[in-house]
Amino acid sequence: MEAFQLLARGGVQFDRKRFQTDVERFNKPTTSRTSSKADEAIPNALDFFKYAQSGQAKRKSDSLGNPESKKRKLDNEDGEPEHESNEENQQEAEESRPQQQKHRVAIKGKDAPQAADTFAEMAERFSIPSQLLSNLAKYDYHHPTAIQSHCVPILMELRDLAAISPTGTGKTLSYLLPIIMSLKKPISHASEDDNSMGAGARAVILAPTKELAQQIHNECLKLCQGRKWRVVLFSKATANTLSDKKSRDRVDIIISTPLRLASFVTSKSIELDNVRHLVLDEADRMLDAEFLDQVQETITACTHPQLQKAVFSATLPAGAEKIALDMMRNPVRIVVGLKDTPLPLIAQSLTYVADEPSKLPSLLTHLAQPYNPPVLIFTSTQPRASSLAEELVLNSIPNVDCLHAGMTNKEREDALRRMRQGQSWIMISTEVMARGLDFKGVREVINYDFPTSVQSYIHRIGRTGRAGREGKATTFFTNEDAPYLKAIANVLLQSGSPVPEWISKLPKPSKMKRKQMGKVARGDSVNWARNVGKRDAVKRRDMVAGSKRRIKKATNNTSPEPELGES
Ligand SMILES: Nc1ncnc2c1ncn2[C@@H]1O[C@H](COP(=O)(O)OP(=O)(O)OP(=O)(O)O)[C@@H](O)[C@H]1O
Repeated sequence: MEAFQLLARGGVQFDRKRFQTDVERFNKPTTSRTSSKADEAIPNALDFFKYAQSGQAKRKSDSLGNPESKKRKLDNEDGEPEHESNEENQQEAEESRPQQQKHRVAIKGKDAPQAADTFAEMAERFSIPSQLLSNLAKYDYHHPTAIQSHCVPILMELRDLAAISPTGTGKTLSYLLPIIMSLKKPISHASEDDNSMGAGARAVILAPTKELAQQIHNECLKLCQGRKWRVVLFSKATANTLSDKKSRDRVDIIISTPLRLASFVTSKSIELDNVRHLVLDEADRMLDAEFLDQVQETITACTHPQLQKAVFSATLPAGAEKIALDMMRNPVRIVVGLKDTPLPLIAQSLTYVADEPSKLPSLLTHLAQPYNPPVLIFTSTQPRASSLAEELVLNSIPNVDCLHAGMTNKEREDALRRMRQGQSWIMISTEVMARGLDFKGVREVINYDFPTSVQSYIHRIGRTGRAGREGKATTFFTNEDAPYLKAIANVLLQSGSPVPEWISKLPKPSKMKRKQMGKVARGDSVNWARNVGKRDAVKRRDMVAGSKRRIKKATNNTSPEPELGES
């Protein structure tokens, strides 16, 4: 908008003819310094929220006129406000940093360090080694994403951190970069008289699945190229090497699942007293009942006085956030975008499929339409994933693959490799693939079985729409899933995807009810025709057994009584 139009809005009148030269000077495009800087700072590919295009989220804008989008604030998952609290918004407004406004960032915490808009600014403020800068450029990381702009300075100033940012927005680099920068150089480069590095790993990163740990390891190796960093992915294979204390002392960074590392800690096969940076990726998962004990064991073993703790996730329910913040010192909490909200880049929809038997035909009809591979399909259990893969193959769907925790390591690795190489068009999986895995090309996610929680939904659909790309997410729901529909519908509304009016009018499920979400009993086989056959066989077997029992009983009853007086 031209400058004089803006001033005129405020009631100022100009004689344009008389001040012609001034009008020209003000309307020169170069006069708008902030906007040109903003455009420079968010390249299109990284403008995940599409602020550069419209000043607000692309799909979000569609829903703003929708009264439901206002109402949803009340209908949230954990009884928490779905938008950031007023207090936080206040802080957002008060701090009024251009970077924050651009990306809708809410920061809590005393004296939070200023964001750095570019890698060059980070290099200037925190001296990024030139090798690391060239590795960033080599892998096409030219501009930091919003979460990176904020987290790198916070972590570089050695503050504890809880960071929440939507799936696919670059959280991995947000902690890897400052870890490598803070460690300065590999321990192998330390001179004999330099004791400042201590002995043993100086950074530990925990992730919930082997696949995610492996992916973080690969990402870390990319950044470490050209220097002799020793980054260890904890596995059975590395256990042998690490049994030697001398080898353990030469490790810089450890990446592991909680169970693997905790078992080493318990058996005293590793010391973590030199760890200065501890990161929990997918923090809400790491702090849930399944992993909490192992994570706490690891934290207890990290006894270095300057230990920095950071947690990252796309979702952090109130309970998990409290556990995380309670174990930190003077932390900063940062939320990019809206909490527990997927990116507007993902076009989400809900598809009614009546009942279990109708699901498979509905999926086959869906896949009979042109689709963009690869498509990721989620089922609730391992047997259902295998069964669905089998059914799709029998129905001549090409390049179907399957990945779940019941497969061997080798089978899981092969399935991932095929997916990364583009050989799999349809990948069927369980929750094991829902978190963190980065396949840039996934165009569509289908929730064949309804997700077990809002968090599970957000992470599952977050496998598409990554790194600024658009994606599509379809969720099947049956009559049995209907009571839980409202919670997911709220997520759609929040991120600007359309929801049929009747769904948005559904009552909010109770807390008890929400806990049962996705726990609908489903058979191991997705093909009900086969189930029917199986049920008939079981019925026949029971009938035969019953009739044999009756005959035996009757025979016993009719067996001749000993004649009186015979004995
Ligand atoms: N600064 C950047 N420039 C370009 N691409 C980037 C940048 N940072 C990260 N990416 C790319 O974005 C993708 C998503 O990154 P990443 O896996 O770290 O996301 P995430 O936020 O951790 O997602 P999730 O919540 O699903 O774990 C990756 O392919 C990564 O290479």
